This record gives sequence, C-alpha cells and structure tokens, in this order.
Amino acid sequence: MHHEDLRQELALAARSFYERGWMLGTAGNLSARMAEDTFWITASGRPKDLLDTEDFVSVNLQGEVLLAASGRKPSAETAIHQVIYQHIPEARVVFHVHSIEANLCGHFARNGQLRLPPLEMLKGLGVPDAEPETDLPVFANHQDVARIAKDMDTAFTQAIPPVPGALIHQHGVTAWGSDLLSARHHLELLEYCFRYLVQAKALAIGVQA
Ligand SMILES: CSCCC(=O)C(=O)COP(=O)(O)O
Ligand SMILES: [Zn+2]
Repeated sequence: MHHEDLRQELALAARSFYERGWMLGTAGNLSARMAEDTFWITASGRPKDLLDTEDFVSVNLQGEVLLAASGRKPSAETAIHQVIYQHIPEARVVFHVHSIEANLCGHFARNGQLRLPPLEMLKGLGVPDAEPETDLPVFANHQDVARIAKDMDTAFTQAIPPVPGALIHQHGVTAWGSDLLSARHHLELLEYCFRYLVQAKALAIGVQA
C-alpha cells in the first residue's frame, strides 16, 4: 500500500473511532508501520475526526522523527507504539483509544490483569479454547509516558500478552494487528468485552471464567 494511502486509511479509522466516542477531545493515537523500522503516527493534539495527511509524523523504532509537517510533533505516546512494534514483529498497526468502558474495566483488574469474559468472541482475539481463562494486562498510568512504555517493555520481555491488546489504568486501551482490518477487529472485540463486563457488573451478574 502507498504510504499516503496508509495515512488516509488511518484518518478514516480515527474518524470512525471518534464517532463511537473513543477519541473525543483529541484523545488517542493511531499508527501503522511503513517498513520494518519506521511507522506513521498521529501528530500530538490533533482532532481525531479531522485528520489529514499532514497530521501524521514518520518516526523510527527509536522514536526519532523522520518526517513531520511544520508545527506537527509525534504523539506524546509514541514510545508505547515503539515498544509494541519492537516486541511484536507481526504488529503492523496500533490503535490507542480512550473509551469509557475501557476506563471502567481498569477498576475490575486484579494484580495487573483483567479477566476477560469467556465469550465465543474471544476466538477473534486468537483464543481458541472452549472456556477460556484469558487475562488482559493492565498497566499503571504515569504522567511520564516513558514510565508506561518502560513497564510495557519489561512485561513484554517476559511474555507477550495472550491477546493483542493492553489496558492503561484510568487512561485507555491499546490494540494491535497485522493490518488495519485486524487491528480494528481486535479493538472492537476488546471494547465488546469491556461493555459486557460493565453491563454484567451493573446487573450484578458474576462472570465465570
Ligand atoms: C486529551 S487525551 C490526553 C493525551 C492522551 O492520552 C492521548 O491519547 C493523546 O495524546 P497525543 O499526544 O497522541 O495527542
Ligand atoms: Zn492516551
């Protein structure tokens, strides 16, 4: 795919996520690999329903800026995307959004893990088991994003998460995939799990894993 097209595809995805209430008030950031060691990422602080090709910055896996339009800086959370691309070679697209349900679900986590509901839909996240006991990692939020990235780096060095995503407590969710469509599906499936958990909690339904 041509690099300019990739930026347009990311802008379309951002608008869709904005319309779902996941990227309000400039929240969130999206990226896609251009090559093994470079990726496009949204510029910091841009409205996610109105992105154009100038709102993407090219960076390498060390976070160095390769190409940026005047006045555009890479997302403040670029280091998190770097960690994912460094540890997971098959990840080519990373979506980070701030949904209400993702942030509520952080409160249901125990010992840095959120147990996902054992739904058939987990198959779409690569979990084939009939009654899966699958935990999504939940990282502490820090104002210094480098600390979040460092925690993720340490955790991913030990083990890659069992599903293609991670939560940052009181902040948002990040999902990845091998292309735009699979990253979107992974994000949608995680968001479905979050809505399910929030509604199950409201109805006082125990979710058995
Ligand atoms: C208003 S959201 C606060 C920053 C954040 O968490 C985020 O996802 C957006 O940051 P960026 O620098 O990518 O615009
Ligand atoms: Zn964020």
